[in-house]
Amino acid sequence: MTNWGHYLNQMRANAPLVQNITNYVSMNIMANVMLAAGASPAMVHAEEEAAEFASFTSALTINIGTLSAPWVNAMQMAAKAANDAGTPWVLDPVAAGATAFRRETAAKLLALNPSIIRGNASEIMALAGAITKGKGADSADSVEAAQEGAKALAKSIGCVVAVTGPQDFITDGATSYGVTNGHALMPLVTALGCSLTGVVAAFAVGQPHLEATTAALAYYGLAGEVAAETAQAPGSFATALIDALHTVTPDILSQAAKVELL
Ligand SMILES: Nc1ncnc2c1ncn2[C@@H]1O[C@H](COP(=O)(O)OP(=O)(O)O)[C@@H](O)[C@H]1O
Ligand SMILES: Cc1ncsc1CCOP(=O)(O)O
Ligand SMILES: [Mg+2]
Repeated sequence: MTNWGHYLNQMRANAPLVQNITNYVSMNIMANVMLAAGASPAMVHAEEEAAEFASFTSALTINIGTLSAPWVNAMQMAAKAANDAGTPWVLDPVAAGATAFRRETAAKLLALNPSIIRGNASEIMALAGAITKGKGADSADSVEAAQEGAKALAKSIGCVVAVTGPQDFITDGATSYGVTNGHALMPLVTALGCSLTGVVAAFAVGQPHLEATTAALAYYGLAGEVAAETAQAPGSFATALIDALHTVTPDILSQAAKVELL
């Protein structure tokens, strides 16, 4: 049995600095989620400094949720700097299939070899070449429908792909895991997917990316389950989730992770 709590323990021991080029909607909750988990987030997106920061951060996330041309430039420069430094970077392809601008930007970022891609089913299907617009930032497709595309995408880029939803699917194209931790209130709070992407990046520092991503998703879903014990509606659930991310221990994660090797 895999000791999934080990990856939470490692992340907290490192408390890694993670640079996030992320959308305006997510900035505050993502930073709070990452601090509660045990990482050190910094939202740094300006063209003038994004690449410089990426040269010394421990991990980088790039999220296309609220795009504009200068941001796309900063994203590409930061991804290149992370690659030059051997630093893992995680792509969050928010609404990747929705518009030509998003499809073109996603293609530019895929060409820069993300270490990990974390998105909902419609987003991963769009990156894999399917014609799906999703429903804005939300998914219009099932996780099952995205699995073959996720595997093909992981193989073609040489990265780990995580598809999230009612159950999660994580693959490097050869080995795949399923995670069933989670709660139905999670998609009712905005930017919880974006925030998860930051947690994935923090877990990936110095760890094998497939297992670290799987552990991060189990941890996050488990925190959702714990939060739902005290909060039954979206507003209080957001607060309870941040609390649960702080209180879940590596031992609790090892005991309660619902992970299956597929
Ligand atoms: N219906 C659901 N039941 C349980 N967990 C869910 C559900 N929908 C999403 N999640 C969880 O919410 C988190 C964010 O995933 P998701 O909603 O797919 O991302 P996004 O916000 O980017 O679309 C993940 O941990 C996922 O497992
Ligand atoms: C609603 C919205 N619109 C543009 S970005 C964004 C946040 C999306 O966050 P998430 O994908 O985590 O739900
Ligand atoms: Mg999202």
